[in-house]
Amino acid sequence: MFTSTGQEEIFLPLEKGGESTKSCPLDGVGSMKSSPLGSHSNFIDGELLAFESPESPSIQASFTDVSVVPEHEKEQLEQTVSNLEGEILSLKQKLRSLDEKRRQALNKILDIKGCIRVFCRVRPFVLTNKRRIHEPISVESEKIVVKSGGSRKEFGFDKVFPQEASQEEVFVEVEPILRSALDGHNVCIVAYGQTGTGKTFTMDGTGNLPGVVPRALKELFHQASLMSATSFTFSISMLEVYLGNLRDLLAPKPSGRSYTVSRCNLNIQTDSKGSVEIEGLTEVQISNFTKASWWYTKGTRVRSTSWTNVNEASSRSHCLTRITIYRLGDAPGAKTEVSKFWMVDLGGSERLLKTGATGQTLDEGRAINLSLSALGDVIAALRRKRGHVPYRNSKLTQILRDSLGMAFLLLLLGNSNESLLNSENACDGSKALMLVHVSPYEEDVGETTCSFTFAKRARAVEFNRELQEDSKKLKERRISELEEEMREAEEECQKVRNQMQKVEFLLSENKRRFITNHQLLEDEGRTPASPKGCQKEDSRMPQTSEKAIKRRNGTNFMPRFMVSTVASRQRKDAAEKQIDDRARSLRSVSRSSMQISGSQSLSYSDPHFKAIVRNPNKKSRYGEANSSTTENAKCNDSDSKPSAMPRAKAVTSSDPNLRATLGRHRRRMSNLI
Ligand SMILES: Nc1ncnc2c1ncn2[C@@H]1O[C@H](COP(=O)(O)OP(=O)(O)OP(=O)(O)O)[C@@H](O)[C@H]1O
Repeated sequence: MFTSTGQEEIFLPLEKGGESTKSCPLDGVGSMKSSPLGSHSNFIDGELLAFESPESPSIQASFTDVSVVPEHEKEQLEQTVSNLEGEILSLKQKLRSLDEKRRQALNKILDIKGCIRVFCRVRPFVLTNKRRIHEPISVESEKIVVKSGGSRKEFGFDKVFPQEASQEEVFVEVEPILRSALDGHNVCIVAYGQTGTGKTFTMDGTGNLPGVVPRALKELFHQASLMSATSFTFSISMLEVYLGNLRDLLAPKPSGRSYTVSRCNLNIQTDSKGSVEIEGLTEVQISNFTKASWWYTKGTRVRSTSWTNVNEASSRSHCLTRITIYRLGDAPGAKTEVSKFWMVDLGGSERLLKTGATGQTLDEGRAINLSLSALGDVIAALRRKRGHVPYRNSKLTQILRDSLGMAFLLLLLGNSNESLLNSENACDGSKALMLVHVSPYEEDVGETTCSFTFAKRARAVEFNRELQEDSKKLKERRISELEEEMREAEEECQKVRNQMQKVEFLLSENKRRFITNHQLLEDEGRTPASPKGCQKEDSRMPQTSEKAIKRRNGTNFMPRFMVSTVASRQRKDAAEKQIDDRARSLRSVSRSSMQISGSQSLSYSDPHFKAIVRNPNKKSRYGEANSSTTENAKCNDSDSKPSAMPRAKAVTSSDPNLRATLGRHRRRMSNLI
């Protein structure tokens, strides 16, 4: 697997001309130092110099080391790159499985907690002329008791936020559903409640006290940056349901100069799978939190608000913010998953007499109430498992059909409480969170009771919400187990990400070195294309390098073409053997004619020959060192003057010149023996 992918990756930068190699090829041998990052990495002096700047004078220095790239080092480097790439692949695999483990644990937690969760937030008292004599509601962590006119009613919630609850506390509870959106589920957060109870405050917040939407936007980008195995793209769309029509809050003005509301009426399309799309809705890609909040602020400014008796800036519409999440994992053949994350600030339910609305504001109030009651009807139909769910009665319910509606629907497809605790994917789909807002005032107790009844209906869509004590404990234990699993998986993920960063750094270092060496090998065969200024040097590269290296390294330096090769060593061994044989035969048949063949010219003045003749069995004194000397001599000879005869040619005693030489040898040798 590595070979194919590895090679592609390795050679890709070469095609680019490599900013690094473009300047000048580098030394593969230079002095190697251990990298401070670990044993895998070595730094090459020349390489470091050359990467400083392509124009720097140091390039020439590194350029001179070019011609020496030991083969074993190249292989070692190749092996290191291969190992590191393999390590990255296995780390990625590990990251994917840990992420999957975390996703599953989170999904199970949300399933056990409920695909539709209903929270309640009680707004604080503020200085108004409303009476604060009796507080009609008393708050417990998951329960609210409403006392009014001698009656007492209890309403259960998944979580109750008392008056003093901060924006942060609310967001902490919202966060898991947001992560679920990042994991690929359709998610919907809806703020519901009487007018003036703090829906916009919870969702939008203020400059100092940002609400759910700005916090969610920030968290989305933060979480996405941590999930390195997956790449995310986000886009934002905003619309309002105003007087029963849809308005695109981010639509550009026809002139294209600024973005203001295009008072158009958008159409809703539902495909065969039940997926909802809004025709022509502006979708702006957001690459970071700053851009996201800029667009969000733009949209909210355009939203319709008016003054009423109850709220100075009452929202006269339902505002829907949609974040579309495009998610692409790094698994081979992975496809982009798309999920929708809706954040909805509903218009407040209102008693029209109380708000004192007239004219347009009255119509707006009526429209809001109508669509809220359509939402109530949808929930009621889902609860009663009716075949027909009246989504089409309002634009609001049509839009939320595949988010809010699907969450309800999935629950209705037969998940008993038991299966919620045990199954892997009890509700593998949409999650919905309803934040019900109520007023603490006694005179609002009627609306408060209405809101609670609405919330109860929504909550009752989930089966067996009111659990027995032992089932509750079982559920809590399972949730804490899963939370522990999730925490462990996250910690492991972090460790793997850290490890991967280190390995990726080492890989890039080694790849760079490999590419440099690869370039060097290529340079042996052809002159590389050089940037301006290096062109002249390049064409003369071998000579220049050789001279410079000789200058720098003195006599010990041996250019590559002078280093013995396997073939030359074999020739040398064969020649030595022949010389041995000849010497033996010279001693035994001293005066007979002789025939010398091989690549060595034979001269009695040659110390090698003398030694062999004196001691034919002892050859080690001239062993290795001598071989290179012979090679050197041969090279020098060939460099200085062309050889008188081809080396392979047999020298026989029939050659008159040689006969004379051999005759002299024989005479001298007979004197010696
Ligand atoms: N928890 C809170 N803490 C402090 N101030 C709050 C809180 N909730 C609401 N408020 C304040 O109460 C006022 C009304 O709140 P907001 O506009 O959010 O109500 P709303 O439910 O959105 O009303 P409408 O349905 O009419 O739009 C605002 O001035 C808001 O700042």
